[in-house]
Amino acid sequence: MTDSALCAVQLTKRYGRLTALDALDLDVLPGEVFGFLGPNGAGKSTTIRLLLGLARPTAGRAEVFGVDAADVARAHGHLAYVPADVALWPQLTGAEILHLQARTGPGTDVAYRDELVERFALDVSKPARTYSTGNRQKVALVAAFATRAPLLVLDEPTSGLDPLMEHEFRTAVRQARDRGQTVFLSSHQLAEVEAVCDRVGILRAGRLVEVATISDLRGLRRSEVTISYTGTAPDLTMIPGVAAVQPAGDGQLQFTLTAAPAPALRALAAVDVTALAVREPSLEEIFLDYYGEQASR
Ligand SMILES: Nc1ncnc2c1ncn2[C@@H]1O[C@H](COP(=O)(O)OP(=O)(O)OP(=O)(O)O)[C@@H](O)[C@H]1O
Repeated sequence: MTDSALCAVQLTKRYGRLTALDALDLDVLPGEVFGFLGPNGAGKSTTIRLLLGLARPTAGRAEVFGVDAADVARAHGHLAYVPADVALWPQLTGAEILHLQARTGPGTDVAYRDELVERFALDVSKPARTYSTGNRQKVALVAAFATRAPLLVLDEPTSGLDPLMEHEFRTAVRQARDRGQTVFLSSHQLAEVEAVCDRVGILRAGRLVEVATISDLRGLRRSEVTISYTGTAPDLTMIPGVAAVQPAGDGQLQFTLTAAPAPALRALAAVDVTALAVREPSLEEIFLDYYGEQASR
């Protein structure tokens, strides 16, 4: 257990009759970027609060680099944390807050912090009470990324960032990994997780449905095709890579393409196709469909 950056054993949290987290077993290895993905209310923030010793588990336990999460003073010496709702001292400026956090946290690379302030286009001269949600998030991210803490725990850190800043965020995560830091990133954006993570855990209704590598994830890609035709319907049975063929109204057919399209196109060439639409479902849809089915078996 002490080899893990983060470790949960049968970690459980109940709020009255609601089981927010159900017997989570999880190991995050030192140096990996681990994505923690799940829809709203799945239990991501609850898990993070338990891993950080900020909430008490109903059952099970959690460790940070071998230190019991309940021993907050020691465990937090190993990590920097960006909460989902960043609260800052309202009267202090961004610069003052960053200065204060550098003095109290587990060590800060000041030159890198100043570089991040530039890259995130953060005006640190203003008091925090004037900051938007995104700017508060930026202050917390800059403070966390600039530490040399071996573990960064980021709870939906990009929900208030625009696409340009999202790009900077991804670069900063890669730089953290290159320095050997471990990143635990909670998100409901599969594209973000896909872009920066090595492995992903999927949480659904408090249960860890699966832990997969990003290449496993990419193997689940598929396309949804809808065609319109006149005359005879094309026969798509037994065509390699074609699944879930179903009529979609008058003179329309829908199917799923899970492999190269050539065999399907040859079959379609035999009839009078008047329109063809291809939709790429989001990876999130695919992933949750797939693992949802697995989980209910
Ligand atoms: N203090 C609390 N008291 C009662 N129920 C709670 C409490 N905190 C969380 N819950 C419930 O536990 C479940 C998991 O919530 P949690 O905030 O962990 O989900 P999440 O995956 O982080 O969601 P989101 O993406 O919306 O932040 C939800 O049903 C939530 O309503």
